[in-house]
Amino acid sequence: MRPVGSKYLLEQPLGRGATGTVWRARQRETAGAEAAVPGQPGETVAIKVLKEELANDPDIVMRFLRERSVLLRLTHPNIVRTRDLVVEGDLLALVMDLIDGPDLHRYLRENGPFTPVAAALLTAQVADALAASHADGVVHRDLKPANVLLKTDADGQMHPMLTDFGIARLADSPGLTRAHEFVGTPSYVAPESAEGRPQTSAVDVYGAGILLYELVTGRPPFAGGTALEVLHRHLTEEPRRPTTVPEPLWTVIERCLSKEPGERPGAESLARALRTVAAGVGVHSTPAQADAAFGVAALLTPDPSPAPVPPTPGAADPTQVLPGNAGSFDPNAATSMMRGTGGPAGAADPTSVLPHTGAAGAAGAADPTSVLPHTGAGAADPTAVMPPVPPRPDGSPQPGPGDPHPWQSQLQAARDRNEQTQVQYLDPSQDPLRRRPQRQPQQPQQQQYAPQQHQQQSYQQPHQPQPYQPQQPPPQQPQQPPQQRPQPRRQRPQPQPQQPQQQQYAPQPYAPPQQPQAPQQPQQPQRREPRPPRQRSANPTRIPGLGCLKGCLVSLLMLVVAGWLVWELTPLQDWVAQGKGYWHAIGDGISAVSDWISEIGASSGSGGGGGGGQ
Ligand SMILES: Nc1ncnc2c1ncn2[C@@H]1O[C@H](COP(=O)(O)OP(=O)(O)OP(=O)(O)O)[C@@H](O)[C@H]1O
Repeated sequence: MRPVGSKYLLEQPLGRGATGTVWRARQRETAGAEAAVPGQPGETVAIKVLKEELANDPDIVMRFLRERSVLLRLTHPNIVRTRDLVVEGDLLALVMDLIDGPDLHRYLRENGPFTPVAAALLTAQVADALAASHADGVVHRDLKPANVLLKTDADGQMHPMLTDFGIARLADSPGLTRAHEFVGTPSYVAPESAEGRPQTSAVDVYGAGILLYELVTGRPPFAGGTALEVLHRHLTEEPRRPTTVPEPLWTVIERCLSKEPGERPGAESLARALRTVAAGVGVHSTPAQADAAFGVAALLTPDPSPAPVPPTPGAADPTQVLPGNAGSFDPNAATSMMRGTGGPAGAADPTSVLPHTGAAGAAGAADPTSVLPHTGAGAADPTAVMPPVPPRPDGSPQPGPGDPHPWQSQLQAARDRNEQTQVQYLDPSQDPLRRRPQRQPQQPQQQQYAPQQHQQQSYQQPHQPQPYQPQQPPPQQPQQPPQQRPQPRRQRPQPQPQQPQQQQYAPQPYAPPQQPQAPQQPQQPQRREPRPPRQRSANPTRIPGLGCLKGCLVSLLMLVVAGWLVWELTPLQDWVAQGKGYWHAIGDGISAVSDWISEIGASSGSGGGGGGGQ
């Protein structure tokens, strides 16, 4: 157990964030008069021990002491009370009330989303805490589920307790820039913070909107992908209403997430609106309550005098780097933070830190509001989520205020690449998805072409054996290698009018591959190659005269059958039994037939004469 000052004893770590580690601790003796809460010996508290790099920075220590009064006076039923601040040697610690409950991030992960009513009521209490702190001129700037602890009171009710107030104010000290770090949490950063614009208490309302969205859906609206992508979505994307969110609640979320800070409600009106919504969307709501909920937009009034985030002396001006930023630079901007930009930005990201890449230290102070690395020497660049921009080889200056910023250019390049992928024309004869490659009997002449063809042609060759015969090269063949060569990745697709077969396919990029193409493409049959003759036998060995032998056998079989029929169906058997010769039997047969005919004639003549006599 490690002592903190003379009054506290660290017992067990509760968790670790980007700015420090929180410990369960015990009070050894009553704190002095400088503490907001003296406490009693034996009492359990929570102590956040700030990271050594913060504690070693004189700027931060000074700020820590200056903020003491602000931190210690913040008292509200939904704010974790800061009881004491300890500065001792290389140790900087905040002594807080211990909250015996999970934080909201963990709770969400373990229990899933809240119902709309519960989410609205919980966020209303968070908004109460924000309203109180804003009234006191304190902006949290790092509102996220991990900073909301859930305290269960005696009657089993859960209350959200907002913590980490003031940490943002410490973290965005110019001292941090010396540590080559920025602060921010991508999924919860307000657009103005990400852009380095001036910030007010409206950033907390934006954070409350994200939190509310996450409570009802289980995830923040702009999450997934890299930190850069998440930030870009905050700036450009409108959130979509999930089907599970009732319309009045969505009205509130949408207003909180306005890109324009002035259109967001004040924290106080937000709390009121959320309670109205909770009353009106529940199963026991009266018609009047439901009507009030549907009219919630009228309650969402902006804060007439939002608390400004005070500037930090010595910070750089991001407006020098970010085009269109005419306002004054506020170095106290966001507290957010990510570790690097390569990995996906998760909702649970701690208040992490982006490494600086430019010579920010030389500038004296960078923009702590920035979630992005610096791009140039000297000026802090809040837009730089992208890797640093190296000095130009030709020595030309870095982009000026009117130029697109490097990360914008890189985004555009990424878009271009995607665009190219989407519209790239592809000759169906080369499309491996449309035509499966077949094994081809050895065609020595193809080998002459193989080294010259692009890999895609390996799918084409089996289906077009003839064009590769050296004696008869197809007329279009010389044109194909240029179009089949891999295009440079950043190059936009070029129209190729001299290749009619590509144009044919351009209007039908989404045609199902199995659809017959011939009717729409009259030239297609010309390109189709004759199929190899089918082999009826699995044994391809040919026996000379085998066809003739087969004919003989069939004829023989027919003769046998015919003989058998004659034997069975004619009096031949009798004749043979009587020992008659062939001609004799024929003569007998003829005489038998003539007798039979004359008999018939006689009987018909006598019958007719008898009739005439009567
Ligand atoms: N007063 C407290 N009582 C009990 N537990 C606490 C208290 N304050 C913080 N914790 C716990 O300590 C853990 C770390 O807190 P911390 O504020 O350092 O983390 P974080 O908010 O995730 O990170 P950061 O704020 O640096 O981005 C949290 O998971 C939280 O549950």
